[in-house]
Amino acid sequence: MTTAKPAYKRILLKLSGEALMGDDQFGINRDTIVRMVNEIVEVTRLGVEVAVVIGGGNIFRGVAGGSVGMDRATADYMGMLATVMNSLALGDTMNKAGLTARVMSAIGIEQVVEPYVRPKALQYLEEGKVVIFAAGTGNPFFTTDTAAALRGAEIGAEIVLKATKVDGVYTADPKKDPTATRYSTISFDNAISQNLGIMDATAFALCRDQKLPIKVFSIFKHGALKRVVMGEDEGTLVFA
Ligand SMILES: Nc1ncnc2c1ncn2[C@@H]1O[C@H](COP(=O)(O)OP(=O)(O)OP(=O)(O)O)[C@@H](O)[C@H]1O
Ligand SMILES: O=c1ccn([C@@H]2O[C@H](COP(=O)(O)O)[C@@H](O)[C@H]2O)c(=O)[nH]1
Repeated sequence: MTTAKPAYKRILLKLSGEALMGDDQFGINRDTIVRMVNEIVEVTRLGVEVAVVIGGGNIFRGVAGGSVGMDRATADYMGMLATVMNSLALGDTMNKAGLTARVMSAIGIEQVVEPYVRPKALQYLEEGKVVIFAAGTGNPFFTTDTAAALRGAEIGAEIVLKATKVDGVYTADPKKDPTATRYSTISFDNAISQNLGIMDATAFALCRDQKLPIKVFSIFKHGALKRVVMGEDEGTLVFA
């Protein structure tokens, strides 16, 4: 009897911050974060090395601050701090679920989390620890999708998995256009030229240049992460 093997040895998982709210209006819903972590536990049991970037949309986005008159860079630093909070909550939930998580921050806040040091992150992954990259890229005017692309390339991940609120990339935002249809695959060039809002163009361009594929799938669909990791048909593949 042959046992199916995972399609990837090392993945960069981008978790939606906004999805963390669950049915709440704001913040971190306990049942939701536990559910997300349980899905991650399943793929670590397959021997897959997992690095995570989590967004901050459940707490704060720089564009929101900017739109009400705040200095945009200051608002973006607040957004980055929001991702640190989500990362701490995620790490804590992972540790309670039996994983060993390490949170590394792109901005210096050593009393709270250790700084991002690439060789250290690689060492943790090789040791089977889950590494959570907090504070995005450490720079304003970027997003955590771009941080996922950047860290994914740096750690030699074979794929970036964007676990989000929709089940793939559509011809238009499916939350606004009910006639939108889902792609099973799409090239980076097409995604960029059609200005598809599922991810920002910087993240797409970085992954395209590094030949790092992206899989977009629903974080709300039970077992979807494992199916993606096993190479099964799920979500949308964005390829170079
Ligand atoms: N062409 C498209 N296909 C699919 N979704 C799209 C498209 N255009 C826009 N979207 C929207 O993009 C959203 C996902 O991206 P977004 O960056 O807002 O969320 P996230 O990454 O899940 O959250 P966070 O930034 O908090 O981590 C979807 O919920 C969907 O409504
Ligand atoms: O590299 C980065 C990453 C993020 N930010 C700010 O944080 C928020 C939250 O991230 P999302 O990707 O939107 O979930 C984002 O809106 C930015 O304000 C950043 O400045 N740099």
